[in-house]
Amino acid sequence: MHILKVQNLSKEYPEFHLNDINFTIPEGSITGLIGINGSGKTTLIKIISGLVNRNSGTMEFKGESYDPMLQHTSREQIGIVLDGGYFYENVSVNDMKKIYASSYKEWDNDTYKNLITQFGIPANRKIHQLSKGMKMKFSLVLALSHKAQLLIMDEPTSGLDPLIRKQFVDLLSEWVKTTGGSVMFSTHIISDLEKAADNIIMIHNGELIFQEKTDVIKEKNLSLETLMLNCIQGDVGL
Ligand SMILES: Nc1ncnc2c1ncn2[C@@H]1O[C@H](COP(=O)(O)OP(=O)(O)OP(=O)(O)O)[C@@H](O)[C@H]1O
Repeated sequence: MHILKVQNLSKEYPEFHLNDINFTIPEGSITGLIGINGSGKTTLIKIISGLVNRNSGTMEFKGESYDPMLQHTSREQIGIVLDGGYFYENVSVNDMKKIYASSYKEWDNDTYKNLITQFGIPANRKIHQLSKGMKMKFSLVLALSHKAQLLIMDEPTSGLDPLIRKQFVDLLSEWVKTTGGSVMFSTHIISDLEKAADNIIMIHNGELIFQEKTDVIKEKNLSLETLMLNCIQGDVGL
């Protein structure tokens, strides 16, 4: 079963087209989204999150038609983590949590408290006083505290040190294992995916190049880095 199905999704910017994108995200899995700078990863993630409108295409969430611009209920079940986070910089972690939690019906404060402690995020510190790694972890904690079933993250590990990256990726794997939830995240850090991702989606110039299981890619003795380089040189596909 898949948790998300994306069909014929297109977006036209004056100088960039995301063109007829089709893929599925299986339940209980981690999917990595890769592609060089400007390939369309953030645009795709923003469309699925409802932050950017699409020109055409349909989506299904848990087998039902889903339009992120209209359906708030389904959106509650999708946790979004964007690069940089969308926070008020001058409020404390605790106050930001209150603002965020008030817009979710299924807020789970016990999970929130456990994760804040586990990640060592100082609750009284103001958002602008947090390091980049702390902010990213805080975004993840918020996304995990409203009982999301799908997490969609844009470059969550960029700019994080190797220790925090490992902590972050381990937490995601653990979350998928214990809750049966699903994750899709974009990254340029291929090694994070080789460890954690079950599936890989690669896009280039706004086109989907492939969706494949990580095991199949490994069996073919292909590295994700090579595939990306081949793609830039015009040798697309697996
Ligand atoms: N609001 C916008 N208006 C016009 N063009 C845009 C807008 N947002 C993004 N684009 C263009 O869409 C293309 C894809 O950008 P996008 O941010 O989706 O790529 P990306 O794969 O996430 O890149 P990176 O790896 O550098 O983050 C780029 O050419 C970008 O300039």
